[in-house]
Amino acid sequence: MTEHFDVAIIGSGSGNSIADSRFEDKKIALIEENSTFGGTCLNVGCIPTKMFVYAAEVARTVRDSSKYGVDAHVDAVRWPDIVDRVFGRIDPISEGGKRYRAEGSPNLTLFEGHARFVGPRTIDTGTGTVITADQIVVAAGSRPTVPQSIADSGVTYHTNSDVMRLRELPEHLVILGSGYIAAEFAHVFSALGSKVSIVARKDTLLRALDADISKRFTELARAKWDVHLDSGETTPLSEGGLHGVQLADGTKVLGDAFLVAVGREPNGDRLDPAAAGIELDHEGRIVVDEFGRTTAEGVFALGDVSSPYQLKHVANQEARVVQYNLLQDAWHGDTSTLRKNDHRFVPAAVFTDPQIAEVGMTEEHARDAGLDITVKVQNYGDVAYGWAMEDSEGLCKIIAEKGTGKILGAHIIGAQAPTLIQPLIQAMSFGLSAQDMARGQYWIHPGLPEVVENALLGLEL
Ligand SMILES: Cc1cc2nc3c(=O)[nH]c(=O)nc-3n(C[C@H](O)[C@H](O)[C@H](O)COP(=O)(O)OP(=O)(O)OC[C@H]3O[C@@H](n4cnc5c(N)ncnc54)[C@H](O)[C@@H]3O)c2cc1C
Repeated sequence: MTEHFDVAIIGSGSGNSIADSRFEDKKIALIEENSTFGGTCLNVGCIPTKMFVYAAEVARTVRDSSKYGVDAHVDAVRWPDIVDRVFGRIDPISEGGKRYRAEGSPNLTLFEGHARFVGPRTIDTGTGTVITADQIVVAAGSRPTVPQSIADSGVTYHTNSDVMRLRELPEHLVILGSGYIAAEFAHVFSALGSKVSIVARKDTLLRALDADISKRFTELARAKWDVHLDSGETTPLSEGGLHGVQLADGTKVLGDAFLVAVGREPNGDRLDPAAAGIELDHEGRIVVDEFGRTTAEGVFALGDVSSPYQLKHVANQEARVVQYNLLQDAWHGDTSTLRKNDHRFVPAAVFTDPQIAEVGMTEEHARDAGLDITVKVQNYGDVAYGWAMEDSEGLCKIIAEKGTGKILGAHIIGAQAPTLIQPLIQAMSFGLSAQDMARGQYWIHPGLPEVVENALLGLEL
């Protein structure tokens, strides 16, 4: 059977937000292959992880309380109750979203199958129906990378897709990987009571971040977790009911649970994109222009399937751009009527311990770009609220252009980092200089944002 639509959307994550009231007069197809509706962020990504992180923060705060003269004790961690709290909130949202799309959206048909292109603007929905559409949005996201050696090994492993649904808290979790997903799960499981081992191929964790931040984080991680850096080639291993890896030097790192968190790869390759003339780049991402258009006329892409950022706030912003452009004459009209993606100041946060946030250039990137820069590192421990918190770990690093005071990058590790960075994102987005930002407004005293104020004031412009 073949059916024609005005717009077809592949993926119910960020793609699901596109068909709003502006599309009521359009005939829409939404194709989702996963029985769980709503995509990565809602079901196995940002939202559940942060709900676990919050529980972990509570446990950690209680454990740390004696340094403030308060003796408290974590009596028990009821892991099954934590899991139930998280998914008791999330699963109904996912199910409700699916019900709304299946039954409550008269102009939308939900196809529950695996989509793949079989020709220009033609999709086999995997449900027995082939559809054609005037315009198509590919919002098919990404999946956890699992090295073939692990997939083929027979070793029991988890990814972010299932580790949050374990029925019991592992005694010892081995994590392969050193990016933000590894760092967040290390914090969650460790604070809730598991022993955590991390196996990292390189000499620092969170290597993509500014060197001062990744170095500080690696030092702190080594003090509380069993961290194996420079692992060399690892071999998956199961022994005595335990799972993990053997390092190049022969060391066995095994636990009762093994999490693979070595990255995520875009799902474009699973869509037969060539059949529709959609190009992928050398890393497997769908190639898009600034308007979100792919190389195939009528086909847009957004989010993890095309974006190197792999962040939900980027996918959301790109979805808004594509949503707008779908309603213009995006393929033959004047492109000045179209909206563009703006990736100039994309922030990122890692909800580990301590929290981390960044926006803009690292110091290394700024120097490599030949910019004349000034850098200030301000410790939390040197502002009043940092004293209140007994904080000897946190720091805020700001990189600005000498002379103009243009803020080029900001990097924070410490409590509330994702909140503290927000005014810096604003300043950079709206072109405020370091001087304007520091002295053009009040800073509440003695709030933690004084760490940002002092970093700005400390820049030698
Ligand atoms: C553990 C974890 C924590 C994260 N934390 C954060 C965070 O704190 N902040 C942040 O900004 N980002 C975070 N992210 C990243 C964020 O989840 C993603 O960037 C975001 O969900 C991408 O949205 P998307 O719409 O591109 O893809 P998705 O939400 O993945 O949606 C894609 C959908 O397409 C479906 N699909 C794929 N292929 C097909 C096909 N062929 N046919 C039919 N359906 C298909 C998939 O089943 C999926 O439902 C996290 C990710 C993970 C894994």
